[in-house]
Amino acid sequence: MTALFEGRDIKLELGGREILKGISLSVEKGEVMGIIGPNGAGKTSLFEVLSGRIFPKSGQVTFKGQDVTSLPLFKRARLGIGRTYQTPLVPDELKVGEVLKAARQAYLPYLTSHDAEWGLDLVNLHVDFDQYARELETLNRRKLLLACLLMRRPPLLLLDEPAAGLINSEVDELDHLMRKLSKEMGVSIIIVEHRMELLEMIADRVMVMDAGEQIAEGTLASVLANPQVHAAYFENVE
Ligand SMILES: Nc1ncnc2c1ncn2[C@@H]1O[C@H](COP(=O)(O)OP(=O)(O)OP(=O)(O)O)[C@@H](O)[C@H]1O
Repeated sequence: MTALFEGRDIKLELGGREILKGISLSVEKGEVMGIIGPNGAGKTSLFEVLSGRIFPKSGQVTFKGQDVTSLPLFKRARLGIGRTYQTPLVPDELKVGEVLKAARQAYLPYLTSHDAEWGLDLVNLHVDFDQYARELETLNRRKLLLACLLMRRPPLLLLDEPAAGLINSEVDELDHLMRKLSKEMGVSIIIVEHRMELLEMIADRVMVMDAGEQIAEGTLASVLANPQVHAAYFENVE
């Protein structure tokens, strides 16, 4: 079976340093893959390459069998690769309704307000459209940005630390949403996340990175029991 999304032997250099040293990964439809690793392991850099914000020195990225390695972020987004960032930045001067409208009209085909309502219902966000987006709490800002992505029904989501800055009850809500997206709607998810309790609930597989390398892959329990993984975390604790 061909994977929905695949990265093969990705190598990246930044500022003369090898940041990614040959990373390979793939996800099937509806699968959730977690990526963990100590600070500086290269997780975000990998997302930059997978989403098309930066291009690798070598390696290949394919989506639905198409080579997308040289496509920039906006073209990959249009193909259905949605990405979120560690910090949920929303446009400062726009109200919630204006953010949704901008997302609906970001590119053709323009979506209807029903699509936006559908996205908001999915993420369970019910706020005043006349409120400035910057005034929303962290979870609601994340939800708004997710709704903007989800209204386009992307088959793949790349989520960079979606639980950062959330309290436990909010993480539970995120867990519920991720499971609905993957298991009921067949959305594939690659998620970088430090909150193990979230990965434990949602990740089918976890890949561990350390210093630009892939050091383990398997269930969360199996990788956490791996001495090399333990050493990577332990050696990085200050
Ligand atoms: N533009 C850049 N130029 C040079 N080095 C960079 C650049 N961006 C990131 N790096 C380096 O690449 C390495 C990997 O960083 P990256 O942010 O991808 O790690 P990470 O695993 O996401 O870390 P964290 O968990 O702290 O977010 C780090 O050593 C970082 O200093």
